[in-house]
Amino acid sequence: MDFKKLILGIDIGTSSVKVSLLDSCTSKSIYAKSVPTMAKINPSHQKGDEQDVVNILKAMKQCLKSPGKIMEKVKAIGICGQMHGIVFWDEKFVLNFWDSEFISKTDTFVSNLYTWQDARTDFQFLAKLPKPHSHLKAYSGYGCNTIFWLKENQPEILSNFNQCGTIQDLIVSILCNQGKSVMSTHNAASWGYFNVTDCSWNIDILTEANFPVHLLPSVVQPGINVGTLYETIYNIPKGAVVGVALGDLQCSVMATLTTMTDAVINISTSAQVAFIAKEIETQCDSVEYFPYFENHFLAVAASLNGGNVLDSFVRSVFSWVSALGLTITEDELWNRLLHLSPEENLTPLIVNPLIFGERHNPTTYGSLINVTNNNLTLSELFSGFCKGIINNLHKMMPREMLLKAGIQRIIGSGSVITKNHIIKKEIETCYNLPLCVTMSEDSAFGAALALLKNNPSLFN
Ligand SMILES: Nc1ncnc2c1ncn2[C@@H]1O[C@H](COP(=O)(O)OP(=O)(O)O)[C@@H](O)[C@H]1O
Ligand SMILES: O=C(CO)[C@@H](O)[C@H](O)[C@H](O)[C@H](O)COP(=O)(O)O
Repeated sequence: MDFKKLILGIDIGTSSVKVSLLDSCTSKSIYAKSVPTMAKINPSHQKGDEQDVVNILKAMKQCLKSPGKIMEKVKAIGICGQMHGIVFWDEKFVLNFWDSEFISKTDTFVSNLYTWQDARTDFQFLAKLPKPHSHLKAYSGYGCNTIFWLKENQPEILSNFNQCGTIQDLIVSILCNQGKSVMSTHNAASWGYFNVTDCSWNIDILTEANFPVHLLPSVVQPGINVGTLYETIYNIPKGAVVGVALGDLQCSVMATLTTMTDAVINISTSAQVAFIAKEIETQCDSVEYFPYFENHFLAVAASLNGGNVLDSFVRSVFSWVSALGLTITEDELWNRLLHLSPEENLTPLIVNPLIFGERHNPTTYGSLINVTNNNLTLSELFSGFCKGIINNLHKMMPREMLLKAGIQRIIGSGSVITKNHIIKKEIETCYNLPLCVTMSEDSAFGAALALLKNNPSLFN
């Protein structure tokens, strides 16, 4: 088929990088690829969660390489990724990135990525920080709080680098070869200390607290184009338009939602249930209102316990199997668990899966309830974790809240929903609303679609 103008969408997820190619004439995805980043590294703090930026960039390069010649048709690039996290870099890192000899020296010019799962800013530390002037609270793993912690505990990180942003902001800088970091309101709001109403950082509050405000990126509205591709890479022509990086949450909704009466449940490493709202409401601790597009908000219950919980369970089983001197690959183990026959137990095992705590309740962890002499089986445990993830989401944003907002249907997205029948069934049971699962449309597709919607003239 002869595609005239394509848009490349890139999503820098917590576990994998995904790309999608969107045909601007049909708004359909014509190509998708996902590559695991394998970027998790031993953090410098016991409660930390850090990723190796070079590994993430390598996974992105692998994704960009695979479509081949068709990339010549790419006219624009939309990027999104994991929110809340922060990476520091020196302008030299971006400006010299395309010089192959420079790559081997990158460590000195870029920090690790401190992710949204980083919990070093614990309860006691957060209690010492000033209250943000924003309808959004600032939790552990949020960029500004991580800066507060580093200022007190590892100030050299702040003095070694002169730019910072989310990982997706760094990638925009690299593609455009622009030294200065620019971020969208999606990502700024995810760092804390950002007032969405007047689109500004809480400069006064932060300055008063000796926060290094000079590091904060400038902020623009989602949909703004911040530059063009610096040189032809992987067949994508130099000059392709590059949009400001967006949040993966907003892009997963953009990719899947067709009407205001739909809600989205997205489960990948994390898990969220969200719907589009015209106004902010603040009665419920577990629901937040993040900026969406065109003055709308996303009401979202963002759980820290999604696919990462299943991942931890699989790793535990894997280590028990190895400890017993047996062998199985992780992929095989996943495959077996996802295909175990369901069990009917008179007293079913109930798994509360909060192994990572929750932002609104950071010190409560998981538990097993109703353990009997016949329900401690692999099948009951795995399905208990799967059901527990959905029950927890439902506690954070119950069916009644969706009905009150006029929601009539749930769209399920993210690799963990598409692969897992127990999770699909539990969403239907808990929410008792029609569920429509999308197989391929994900945040990378949403990033490309957002770019198309915001730049119709580019594709006429
Ligand atoms: N081999 C596998 N088979 C099925 N599911 C897997 C496998 N490996 C990881 N997962 C699940 O996929 C999740 C990551 O999904 P992914 O879409 O790559 O995440 P992200 O968008 O956060 O980068 C993991 O947390 C885990 O629950
Ligand atoms: O944490 C929130 C919102 O507060 C999430 O909804 C948001 O999508 C974050 O980017 C995720 O935590 C990371 O996404 P993913 O890698 O799990 O897909």
